[in-house]
Amino acid sequence: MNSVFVAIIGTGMAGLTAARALDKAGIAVQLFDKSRGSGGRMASKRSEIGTLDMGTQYFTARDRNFRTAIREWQEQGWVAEWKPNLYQAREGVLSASPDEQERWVGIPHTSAITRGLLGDLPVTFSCRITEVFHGPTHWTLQDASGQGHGPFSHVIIATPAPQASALLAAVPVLASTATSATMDPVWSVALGFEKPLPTEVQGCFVQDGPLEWIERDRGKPGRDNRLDTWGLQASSNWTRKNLDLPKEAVIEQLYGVFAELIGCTVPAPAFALAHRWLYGRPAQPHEWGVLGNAGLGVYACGDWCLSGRVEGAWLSGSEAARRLLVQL
Ligand SMILES: Cc1cc2nc3c(=O)[nH]c(=O)nc-3n(C[C@H](O)[C@H](O)[C@H](O)COP(=O)(O)OP(=O)(O)OC[C@H]3O[C@@H](n4cnc5c(N)ncnc54)[C@H](O)[C@@H]3O)c2cc1C
Ligand SMILES: NC(=O)c1ccc[n+]([C@@H]2O[C@H](COP(=O)([O-])OP(=O)(O)OC[C@H]3O[C@@H](n4cnc5c(N)ncnc54)[C@H](O)[C@@H]3O)[C@@H](O)[C@H]2O)c1
Repeated sequence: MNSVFVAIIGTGMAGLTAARALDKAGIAVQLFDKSRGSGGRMASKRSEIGTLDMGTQYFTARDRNFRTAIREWQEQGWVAEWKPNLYQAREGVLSASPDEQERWVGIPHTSAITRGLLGDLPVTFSCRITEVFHGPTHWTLQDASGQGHGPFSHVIIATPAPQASALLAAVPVLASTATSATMDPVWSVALGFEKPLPTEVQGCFVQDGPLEWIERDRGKPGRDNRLDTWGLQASSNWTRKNLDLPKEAVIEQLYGVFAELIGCTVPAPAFALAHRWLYGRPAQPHEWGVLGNAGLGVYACGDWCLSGRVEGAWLSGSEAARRLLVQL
């Protein structure tokens, strides 16, 4: 097989960024994702009160090229700047904490960005890849139902590190590096209130305790404000200790912490939802950029190769595509 045909496993920010860059260079790609839709940790969840962002809620940009990409997304109408009234909470004390940091959100939801990036690229959803084989001349993938996919000249694995290490079995050195990148779980809760809570807080960094970040959907550009919806993210420590708690108990406990912290009367929520991210964030940042074996034509990318943020995923996916293209 001489033609270039690249399999990309994962349609989060890293996989989609690699796919877009290769497609732009005229390379044929085929994306796969185990989920029913694209976005990974940037996917938004449909609910009875509308679409909710249970993963990424905003992101920042420090890299020059990433900032250029964001300007393009802004022109496409996928993102807008978010300027929240920021607070912080330390030892239970809430205080205003304004800053000059530029922060971006997807409009009307985070998933607008990854849906926009996916566009009409070829993708197979609900397809969990379980094995990645290298034959004498090409790569073949196998999914959980036993079906084969291929042949492909190259493979880009753009999944969280624990899933990548299993798929990198054909390249043990890369697999063992991916295994060393542990990822922390995160419980995420959405609460919807009939009446707006009497507070100016729109975002709050919590320095200690079970919660880490609190934010209000109201005030974000392009949001549906039927209910006053809040997003709560638990710390990794609290999540690890409460990993198998039933969702109702997670909601009850985090609602209690939120009500105590937010500094106003908080009625019972009209709506509540909890989501557990098993691979929420890398336990620590790395400077790998991408893992790869150019001779074999296999690369692994994702936020865990860099900063553990949307920007890190974008940079890692871009680097995977760049490394692949220079080898052709
Ligand atoms: C609760 C939460 C809040 C966050 N908040 C922020 C924030 O405020 N700002 C910020 O910058 N970042 C934030 N992040 C981090 C950010 O979401 C990630 O850094 C980024 O989305 C990672 O993108 P990725 O492409 O590397 O991985 P992912 O988004 O995880 O994409 C991987 C994809 O691979 C698919 N996949 C996995 N295994 C397989 C398989 N075997 N076969 C097929 N498909 C597979 C998955 O379904 C998924 O779609 C947050 C994350 C969480 C969980
Ligand atoms: N829950 C998850 O799974 C997950 C995963 C990745 C990133 N994140 C979060 O996403 C956010 C993105 O990070 P970033 O570097 O792009 O954004 P950022 O610059 O807004 O925040 C980075 C960190 O700096 C501190 N900080 C920033 N502004 C502050 C202020 N005004 N007052 C007090 N503290 C402030 C906070 O501790 C914050 O976590 C962070 O909050 C990070 O914790 C969450």
